[in-house]
Amino acid sequence: MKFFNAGQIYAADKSTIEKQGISSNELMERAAVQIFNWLHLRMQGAQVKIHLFCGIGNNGGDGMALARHLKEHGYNIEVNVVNYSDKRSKDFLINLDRLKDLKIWPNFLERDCGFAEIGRDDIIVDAIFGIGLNRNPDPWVAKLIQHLNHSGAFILAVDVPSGVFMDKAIEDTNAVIRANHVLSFQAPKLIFFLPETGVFSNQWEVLDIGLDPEYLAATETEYDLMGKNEVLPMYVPREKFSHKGTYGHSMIIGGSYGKIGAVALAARAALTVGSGLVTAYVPRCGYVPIQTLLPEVMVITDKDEDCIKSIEFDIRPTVVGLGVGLGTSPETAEALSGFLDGIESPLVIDADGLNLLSKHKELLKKLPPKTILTPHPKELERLVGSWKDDFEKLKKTKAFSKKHDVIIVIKGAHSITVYGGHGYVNTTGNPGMATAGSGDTLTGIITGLVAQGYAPLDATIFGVYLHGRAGDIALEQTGYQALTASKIIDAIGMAFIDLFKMPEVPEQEGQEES
Ligand SMILES: NC(=O)C1=CN([C@@H]2O[C@H](COP(=O)(O)OP(=O)(O)OC[C@H]3O[C@@H](n4cnc5c(N)ncnc54)[C@H](OP(=O)(O)O)[C@@H]3O)[C@@H](O)[C@H]2O)[C@@H](O)CC1
Ligand SMILES: Nc1ncnc2c1ncn2[C@@H]1O[C@H](COP(=O)(O)OP(=O)(O)O)[C@@H](O)[C@H]1O
Ligand SMILES: [K+]
Repeated sequence: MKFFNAGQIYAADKSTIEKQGISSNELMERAAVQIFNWLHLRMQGAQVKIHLFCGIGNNGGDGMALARHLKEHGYNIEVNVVNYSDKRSKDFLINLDRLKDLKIWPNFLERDCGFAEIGRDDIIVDAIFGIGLNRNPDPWVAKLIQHLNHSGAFILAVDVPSGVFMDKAIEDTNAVIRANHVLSFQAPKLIFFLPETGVFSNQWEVLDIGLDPEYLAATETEYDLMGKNEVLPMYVPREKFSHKGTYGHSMIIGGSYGKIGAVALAARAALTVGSGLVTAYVPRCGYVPIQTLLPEVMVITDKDEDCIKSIEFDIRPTVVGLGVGLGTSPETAEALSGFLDGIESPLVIDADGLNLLSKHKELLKKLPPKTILTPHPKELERLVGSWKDDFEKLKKTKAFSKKHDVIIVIKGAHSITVYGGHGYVNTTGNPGMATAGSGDTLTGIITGLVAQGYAPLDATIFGVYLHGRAGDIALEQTGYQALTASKIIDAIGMAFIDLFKMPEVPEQEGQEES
C-alpha cells in the first residue's frame, strides 16, 4: 500500500472530481457518510453525548457534514467551530449552512473563550485540523486540544489527529490530539508509523472514499506499507527436484566469550528460514555450545579462544551474516578489515559488526554493493550521526544508504527498510519482540533468505515481514512478556504457512457454526 503525501492527496481529489464529474462538496459528503456509517454501526443510536470540534477548513467541513448526518439520525450532538482563522473553506461554509437549516447552531470558540466540560463517558470528534496543517496551532487552540486530551472522553479523529504535520515533526506535543481512533481517508499516513508521531494515533483505520483509482495506481510514492499482499510476490517457492545445494550456504560470523548464544540464534534462524547449509564461524569457546545446541549447523573456529582475531576459511559461502555477539576489540576490527578485502559473497551486517563500521568508517568503502545493514536506533545513530526528529532520521539514513550503496533496516516497532531513496514500512511485529536476541534472529532470517536466492532488497523486506509475523504468531502462545527470540524462530514455519492462508471471511448474519 502506498503512503501518499499531502500534495498527492490533493491531486487525487482533483483528479477524482474531474473524472467522476462530482463537486468537491460531493467528495466531502462521501467522506462524511463513511465516518457516519462507521459510528452508526457501533453506536446503534445510543444517546451518548457526541462533541464535535470542527476547524474552518475541509477537515472541519467533514465534521460539519458528519454532524448533520448524526442529527438526522437522532444522535445527541453538540457542535463547536474552532474559529482559528477567517479563511473558511467553501465546502466548510456549505456544510455550516446545511447544518443551520436543521436548526443546529454551533458554538464558535475563539481566543479567550472558556471551554465547556466534557464527560469521561462522552465522545469527541476531532475535525479541527487535517492534512492542511502547515504551522503550529495558536496557543489558545493548543489549550483547547489539551482540554480535550485531558477530558478522558473517547477521541475519534477525522483523517489525522489534529496537530500532526504530514511531512515534518511536531514542535509542540501539547498541541496535538491524542486520538483513541483515527479514521483516515483512502490510505494510511506515514506519520501513523513513525515513533514520535505514531503515539498520537493509538488505532487507525482506512475508509475508502473512492478516489480516482487510476491516479492512485500511477502515482509513485516515496514510502510503501508492506503487508502480506506486498511481500507475497517475493516468495521463492521450493522446487521438487532440488537439493540442499539449491538453497545456498549461509555463514554466520560472530560471537565472543559470553555471547555465543547470539550466533546460535542467528544460525538457527538461517536454517529455519530454509538455508540449505549453515556454518557458524566463532572463537574456539563457541565450538562446543554451537555443536551441542545445533546438530544441523557446521562450525569453523577462529584461532583465538575468546574473540575473533582473523577471519579465514576455505569454503565459499553463498552469503555471510556478520556481527552478532562479535565484540569490538581492535584485533576483531583488524580481522574484519582483512576479511572485507577478499569478500566475494553478499553480506548482512548487524550489531557489533555495525559498531565496528562506525568506529572505523574507512571500512565502509570495502562493503560489497547492496550490503544489508540492520541497526537498532542506537547503532544507526553511531553510523549516520544524531538526528533531531524522525524525518531527519529518515533523510540521513537515505543519504547514507545512497552514499555507500547499502540497504538499511531501521529497526523498531515498524521497521523501515531504506534503499534507492525509497522506504518500505513493515506491518508485522509486536512489543513482545523487544527482547534479547530478537535482532540476532532477524540477521539469521535475512541471511538465510539471501542464501536461497532472494535478491538482497527482497530478502530484507520479506525477512523483516516474516520475523514480525513469526513474533505475532509466537505471541498467541506466550503473551508479550514471555516471548523470547527462540520462540520467534520456532514460529517461522507457521509464518511461512500463514503467507498462503486466505483472509478469514466474516461470518454471515444468522449463520450457525457447524
Ligand atoms: N481526499 C481526501 O483525503 C479528502 C479530504 N478531505 C478533508 O480535507 C482535509 C484537508 O482540508 P484542508 O486542506 O482544508 O486543510 P485543514 O487541515 O482542514 O486546515 C484548514 C486550513 O487551516 C490553515 N492552517 C494550517 N495550519 C494552521 C494553523 N496552525 N493555524 C491556523 N490555521 C492553519 C490552512 O490554511 P492557510 O491559512 O495556510 O491558508 C489550512 O488550509 C483532510 O484532512 C480531510 O479531512 C475531505 O473533505 C474530502 C476528501
Ligand atoms: N515494540 C516493538 N514492536 C515490534 N517489533 C519490535 C519492537 N521492539 C523491538 N522489535 C523488533 O525486535 C528486534 C530487536 O532487535 P535488536 O534491538 O537488535 O535486538 P537484539 O540486539 O537483542 O538482538 C528488531 O527486529 C525490532 O524491529
Ligand atoms: K482531525
